[in-house]
Amino acid sequence: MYSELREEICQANKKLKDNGLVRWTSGNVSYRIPGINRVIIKPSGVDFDDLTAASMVIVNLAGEVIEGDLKPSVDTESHLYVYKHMENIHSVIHTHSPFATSFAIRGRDLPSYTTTAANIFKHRVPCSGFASIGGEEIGREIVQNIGESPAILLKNHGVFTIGESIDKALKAAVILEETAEYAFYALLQEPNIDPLSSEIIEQCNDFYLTSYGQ
Ligand SMILES: O=C(CO)[C@@H](O)[C@H](O)COP(=O)(O)O
Repeated sequence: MYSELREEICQANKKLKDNGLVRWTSGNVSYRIPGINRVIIKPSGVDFDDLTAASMVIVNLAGEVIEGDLKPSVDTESHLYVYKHMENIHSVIHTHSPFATSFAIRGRDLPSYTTTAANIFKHRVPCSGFASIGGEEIGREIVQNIGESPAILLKNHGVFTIGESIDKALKAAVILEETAEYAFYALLQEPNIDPLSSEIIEQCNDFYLTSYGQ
């Protein structure tokens, strides 16, 4: 069942690698099917090049495998925690993108220094506390700390993004890495840079939400 959606989630997972956001088998994409409590997620520890629509795993919100021969991602319970606590969210993405993860290691929020960051993340990308892998602890950190940003840095680990659609969660993951790269180089040149003012951030975000794109 859901062969088209399985293909879509499979391709979204491959895009993590195509965009340089993950290496080896790190990271994952999931999607909650609208109207029913079923989530499609990457299988655990499978090379991105070997992922197929058929290898995607479908689970219910209790984490039971409904369809699929492989074990779901180790982060499944945390993805499910997000879906159970954020009704409008239909996609959760995890990456270890390098520049963003370097800020996650530092353990502090990443303020918005560029107009693009303000468009997507508003004031900052928050950083969570440390969370263990394998249960819902990461999910709890996401829900408690993500605020109005679609992305969060997970302390000493990597990145999670969320969205009403896969495209929105993916875009947040790609733009976060771009933002972190530029901030990294700017902070090397000058460690004391003021982030954008609240006024400019609000202007950028309003303009982006009302006028950008088709
Ligand atoms: O960092 C972690 C664990 O949270 C993951 O990104 C794994 O590296 C990928 O796990 P699978 O999704 O393949 O189980």
